[in-house]
Formats: sequence, structure tokens, C-alpha cells
Amino acid sequence: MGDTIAAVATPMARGAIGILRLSGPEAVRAASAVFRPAGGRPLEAYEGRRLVYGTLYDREGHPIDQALATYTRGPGSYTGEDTAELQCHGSPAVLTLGLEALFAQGVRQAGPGEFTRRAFLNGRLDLTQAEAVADLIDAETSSAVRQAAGQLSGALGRRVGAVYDALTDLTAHFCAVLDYPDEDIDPFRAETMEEALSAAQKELSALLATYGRGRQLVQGVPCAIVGRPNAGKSSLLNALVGYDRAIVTDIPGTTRDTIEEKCRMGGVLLRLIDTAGIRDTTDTVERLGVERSRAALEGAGLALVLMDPHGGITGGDLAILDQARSAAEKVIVVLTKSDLPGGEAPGLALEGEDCPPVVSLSARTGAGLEQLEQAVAGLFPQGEENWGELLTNARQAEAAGRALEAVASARAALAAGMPADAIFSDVEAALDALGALTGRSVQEDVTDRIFSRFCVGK
Ligand SMILES: Nc1nc2c(c(=O)[nH]1)N(C=O)[C@@H](CNc1ccc(C(=O)N[C@@H](CCC(=O)O)C(=O)O)cc1)CN2
Ligand SMILES: Nc1nc2c(ncn2[C@@H]2O[C@H](COP(=O)(O)OP(=O)(O)OP(=O)(O)O)[C@@H](O)[C@H]2O)c(=O)[nH]1
Ligand SMILES: [Mg+2]
Repeated sequence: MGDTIAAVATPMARGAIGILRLSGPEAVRAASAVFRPAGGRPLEAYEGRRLVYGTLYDREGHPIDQALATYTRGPGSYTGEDTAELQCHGSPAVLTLGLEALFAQGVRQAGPGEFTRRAFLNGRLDLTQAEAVADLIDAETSSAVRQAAGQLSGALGRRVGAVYDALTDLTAHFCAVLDYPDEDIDPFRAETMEEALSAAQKELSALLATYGRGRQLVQGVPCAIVGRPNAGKSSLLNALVGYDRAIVTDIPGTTRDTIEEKCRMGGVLLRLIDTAGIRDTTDTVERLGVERSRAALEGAGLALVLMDPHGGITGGDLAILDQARSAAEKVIVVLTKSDLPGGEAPGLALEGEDCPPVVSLSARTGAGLEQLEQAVAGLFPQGEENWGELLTNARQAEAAGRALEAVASARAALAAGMPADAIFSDVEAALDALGALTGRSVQEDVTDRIFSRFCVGK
């Protein structure tokens, strides 16, 4: 940190506008050196945060664009440092020349996420907000956008911060007790502590319970498409993604390896996994494929169990349904090839109260795809959420889980009449975990990992 960084902040592709961005002590000077306002005065002579029209020059002094420039002095900027922007025409050639002109002024190329990392290190954002920036850029559904935007505004950080503050207040009680280590914790103090710990435990449990839904929102739902060979799995994948992604033939056992593609259905982001048809086989390659089909079911939030009713539903179909119901979180039965005559009614095995939803469709004509969408929407209701207050990634869930365990352990120690320092160290462990969650106390390798997932220029 400390030096001045620059990057192209927009995609390196043709577009209406392309932005060069700088941050650091030399940001305004370097921008000023490559950009001359039309009014004649240098950029610094204008007030910060204004957009100033002028000409951008390459390192040899050739004019290369008519652009807008702006700068913001730290600490009231995105990064907390002096920042500047050159808003050019969206030409990769212009942006490259402009960036090289900035390098000639002694600034260096920014790494992935380096602007946001500086914002974090300068206390402009906490870690959950920084993660939200990346989630917002990666969002693929409107609910993922709402979730990330809520988190960016600090909703999760505030929720975690409230527990952190309550536990910090609690430690004040220990200071009084720890000064007189031989005395027991007096009953009044013990009761206050118990109240605070049980409130923290309740809130952390509630927070941890948001993880399933949050992960689903941000990362999508792994959705395994399974069934006997030739059931129509790859044809359904192709129909859902809208192009011929997977090979389809009338030869059973066409798909060997799993194929993954994303699609949005019923407001849910599905990570579709087309699998090899499940059957007993001696063919080595096919057998490995069948193993992968079973593995795909294990991690699936949704299994689409495909059955072609035209030859009759078989014991093989029902065995696959059983596997899906025990391995995947949710199941939809899909009866395929409804455009063909003579499909047999599914019969008793697919009726009854606890039977999963059954949809009949044709990948060939598209008939029934809407019913599938409705069935998905029914299984993943889009209720009113506490947008931005959900845990959405493994890092957050691990930290919250660690905090919860430590609080539970502190409570147990208190109830057992353990000495104050034993309880105190549990509370400190909880504070440490919550601090890691929001970034108050976080190790550098963790932040490295988080920011490496960002774009250059963000
Ligand atoms: N052109 C442009 N668009 C952009 C950004 C940018 O840097 N440049 N952003 C960036 O990536 C995002 C906007 N985020 C921003 C967040 C904070 C501040 C900022 O200056 N904050 C100050 C002052 C706030 C205020 O005026 O009240 C602060 O927090 O103190 C700027 C942008 C998205 N769009
Ligand atoms: N008429 C009709 N034929 C279909 C439909 N869906 C699939 N088929 C045909 O059924 C055969 C098998 O389709 P696939 O999609 O390859 O089946 P699969 O389940 O992926 O098969 P494996 O990969 O071998 O397990 C092909 O000949 C498809 O053209 C459909 O909706 N209507
Ligand atoms: Mg296939």
C-alpha cells in the first residue's frame, strides 16, 4: 500500500465508455499530467468530484481521446485515498494507451481487487461489504442482486456487529471478577452474563440458519438430472440452456462424463448437471460415469428424475427415484417425450401425499417446460427476505459456527460454576471468530484469498 495504482475499470472490450481509474497519493497529479481540461486550467484547479471535459494524451503527447476526468481527495473516497478517473470512449486501444501514459507517470498496474482491498484496509468497508462488491458483480438473478446490495450497505456487518458489541460489553463484567480471582462470580452478575450469552447464542443460531438459503441465492442450486439411459436427460439440458450443449443420440449410454451448465428457472439459479444414465454395466467408462451420476445426486439441492413412460415405468426408474430422494434435498419427477403417443400413466408408485411433484414434458416441442418452472418455483419459494443479512459463503458460515460454539461453551462453563477466566477465554474466542467474519481481526492470507477473486480495476 502507499504507492499509486491504476487500472482499466471497465471490460477491455469495445463499448460506449471505458474508465481508467487511479488511487494513491500521486493519483491526481498523474491524471492531471495525461489529461488537459478544455478550459485551460489544470485538472487540480477544479473542485474535486466534478466531471471536467478535456483531452487525453498518450505518453508521447499525442491526443488520443476527448474525455471526462474527475478526482476525489481522500479520505472521503471509495478507497479512502486520493482517487482519479478518466472516462474515455470505450476503445481497448485508447484505454491501453491511456494506461501506458499513466505508467509513464510512475504509477503501477493495480492487482485484482486492489482498490477494494485498500478501501477495506482504510476502514471504508468491512469484509462482508467487500465480499458483497464481488457478489454484486457476479450476481446472476435479481434476488442475488438484492442480497448483495443489502450486504454492501452493511446489513450483515451490523447484525454481526451487534452480537460483537454485546459480547464486548459482557467482558467488562469479567474485568471486575478477574481482579479478585478467588471470589466466585456473584449471582447477580452471573444472571446478567447468562442473559447476554443466551441472547448471543440465539442470534448466532438464527444467523447460521440463514446459510442454506443465502448460499442458494448467491451460488445457485446444484441440480442433478438423472434417470435411466435414453430417458431424455441431455435433451432436457439442451432445452433448458437453449442450445445443443450435450450430445444426444438414440443410443443408450451416450453421456459418459457429467456436464454442467447454469440456467435460471422460477427465479432460481440452477447449476444443471447432466449425468450418465444409471444402469448396471460392464463397460468401464460407462461404469465410471454412473458413479459420477450417483456422486452428483449426493450434493444436489434438487434432483430432476427423468422417466420415459413410453416403454413403461420400470423398477430401474423407481430405484433411481429412491436414490434421489435419499441423496438430494428436493426432487421433481419428470415424465419425458410427451409429444410421443402412448405414454403410460405413471401409476401408483408416483402418487400419494409424500410423492414429489410430477411434471410431464417434451424437450423436443417445449411443451410442459412451464410446468417444470412452476414446480421449481414451488419448491424454492421467493419469500420476503432480510436482504443482505444472510450468510452466503463458507468463510462466513465457518466463522459464525465457530462463534456459536464458543458462546455455547461459555454458557456451559458459567452454568457449571467454572472460574471466570475459563468463561472469559470462551467469550474471547467468540469475539475472535466474529472479528474474522467482519474483518476486524482477520489474517492476511484470508484477505488475500478474498480479494484475489475480484476483477482488476475493482
Ligand atoms: N465512475 C464510477 N462509478 C462507480 C464507482 C466508481 O468508483 N466510479 N464505484 C466504486 O467502485 C461504485 C460506487 N461506489 C462508491 C462508493 C463510495 C464512494 C465515495 O466517494 N465515498 C465517500 C463519499 C460518500 C458521500 O459522498 O457521501 C465516502 O465514503 O466517504 C464512491 C463510489 C460504482 N460506480
Ligand atoms: N420425441 C422425443 N424424443 C426425445 C425427447 N427427448 C429425448 N428424445 C430422444 O430420446 C433419445 C435419448 O435422448 P437423450 O437426451 O440422449 O437421453 P439421455 O437420457 O441423455 O441418454 P443417455 O445419455 O444415454 O443416458 C434421443 O433419440 C432423443 O432424440 C422428446 O422430448 N421427444
Ligand atoms: Mg445423455
